[in-house]
Amino acid sequence: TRSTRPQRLLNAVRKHATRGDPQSVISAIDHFCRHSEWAMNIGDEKGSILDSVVSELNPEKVLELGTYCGYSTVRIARLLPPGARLITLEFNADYAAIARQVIAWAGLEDRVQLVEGASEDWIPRMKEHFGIETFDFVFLDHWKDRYLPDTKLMEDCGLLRKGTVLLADNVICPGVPDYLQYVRNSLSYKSCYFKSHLEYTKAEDGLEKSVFLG
Ligand SMILES: O=C(NCCCCc1cc2ccncc2s1)c1cc(-c2ccc(F)cc2)cc(O)c1O
Ligand SMILES: [Mg+2]
Repeated sequence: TRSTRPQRLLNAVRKHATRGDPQSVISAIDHFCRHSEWAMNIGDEKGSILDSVVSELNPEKVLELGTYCGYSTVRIARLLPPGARLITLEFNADYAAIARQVIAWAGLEDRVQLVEGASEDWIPRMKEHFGIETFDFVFLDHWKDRYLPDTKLMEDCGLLRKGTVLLADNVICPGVPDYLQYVRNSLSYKSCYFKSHLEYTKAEDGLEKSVFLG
């Protein structure tokens, strides 16, 4: 049977990246997506914005919604101190299988926990199942119509604290209008927009950074 795009992306990582070197994994995926096949990773331009937000925050407890092939997982985990934890949720079992291998190739499996399943099922179980009190940083990059309901669910489950930072991908393309309206008008958030481009293209996209005020 024909290989899938995630499998071809993993092959490119194995061929061009050095085991245990996260930066080489990031570069190999960006090269593959620019020169071989577009894929929905956050990419290098928006990825640099993600890096600066994570580096400034130095989070201990991180939640990523939407793993895909693990590109942003590697970008975030490589900046975390060894004691920090990143829980990443992926709905698609095939993507999850590839992501596990990409994360392992980068040598970051010790600080990443990849969980297969739907955000709406797992968010209510974070506390009892993972012993998580609250998250310091949440990266939203999953179904665009789940950003808002899952943000409200995280609030209701007490997973956000004063100062928790939410960073949302694709707020322009594909777009998350209901989520944007909420975080920009709610008195519980301080929100700002980082203008950028859709990964590997000239189309406009951007990231919305929203600080929960409690
Ligand atoms: O759909 C996107 N990303 C979500 C994939 C959904 C995977 C899920 C993970 C998960 C975990 C837990 N619960 C439920 C879910 S559902 C996405 C799409 C584009 C795009 C942009 C222009 C295009 F022309 C075509 C695609 C760009 C992007 O950066 C994206 O992130
Ligand atoms: Mg995205």
